[in-house]
Amino acid sequence: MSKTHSGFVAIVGRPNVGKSTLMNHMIGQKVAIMSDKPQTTRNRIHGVVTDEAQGKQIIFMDTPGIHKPKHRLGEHMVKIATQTLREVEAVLFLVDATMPKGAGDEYIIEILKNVKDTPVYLIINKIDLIEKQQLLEIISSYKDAYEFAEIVPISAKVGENVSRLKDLIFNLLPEGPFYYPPDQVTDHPERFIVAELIREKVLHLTREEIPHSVAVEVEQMQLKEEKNMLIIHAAIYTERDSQKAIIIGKQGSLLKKVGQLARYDIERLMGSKVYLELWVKVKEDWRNRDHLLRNFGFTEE
Ligand SMILES: Nc1nc2c(ncn2[C@@H]2O[C@H](COP(=O)(O)OP(=O)(O)OP(=O)(O)O)[C@@H](O)[C@H]2O)c(=O)[nH]1
Repeated sequence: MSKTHSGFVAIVGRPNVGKSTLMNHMIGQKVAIMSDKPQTTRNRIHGVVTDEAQGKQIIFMDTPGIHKPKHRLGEHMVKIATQTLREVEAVLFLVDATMPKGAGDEYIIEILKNVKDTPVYLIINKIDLIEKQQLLEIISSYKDAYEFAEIVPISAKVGENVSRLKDLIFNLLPEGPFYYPPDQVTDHPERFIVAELIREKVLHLTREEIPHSVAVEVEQMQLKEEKNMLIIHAAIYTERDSQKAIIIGKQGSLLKKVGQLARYDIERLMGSKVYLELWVKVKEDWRNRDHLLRNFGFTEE
């Protein structure tokens, strides 16, 4: 049998540039969580892309949106991101073609300068939204800022150039084993994915009213095999009573909607019926408390 090739690849970029969309397009299944709000992807989610015929496997690290640390959660995210970049075969630095290079991008470029031996690909995303002339302008604004291995314009949403990018990464991979079975797309605990799906619904349905500080903890997840029914109890944590009231909604209407939408997604993901109970709880200022961060799985023990 011919030898297999494999390796880890990190995706970095400002919040909302389309990291999750790109990863999901490559994997072909909803794994990372997409939202219009920044910073929904807090933990490192491994997405696995395998081409058995070619004997290639990429393991994607979906790093959180790097940004200047303002509080403990921010510092933690930056630490995870920097660690990740040192461990990988390549870094995909995603930027948004519709936005001029900003302080956030320059901050990431500064971080990338500390990761010398890893090739960095500049991926200009959302080209479906711009004219060719704008693309040339955005390329010239980046090309001298860093020695990129290559600059690749794509549209993660419509899939333009995504397979070219995939081939480019395949060709970088060193010889190595398949770390995951070919049909596996993520090694993340199911509880985490379920919690993120619920969080995504809360963010979508509340729009600007609820900050991304909302957290979800799955307290219980149990399969009743005789009914092929998954019983899930989850708590939604907010920082204030006023936020709790918004999430519950008039006579519980918003929370009910969150539950319905989340249940639909979880059922598709797990392939079983789901019974979902949701609570909303208030934990003041949880973002600055270490032990709470650990509880929510944001730091390594
Ligand atoms: N038109 C267009 N929209 C895109 C494209 N890629 C992503 N988007 C949209 O941009 C928004 C943000 O995309 P995400 O994939 O959630 O961004 P992200 O970088 O993972 O965001 P964080 O998890 O917050 O860091 C979503 O509304 C996507 O639908 C693209 O190629 N074209």
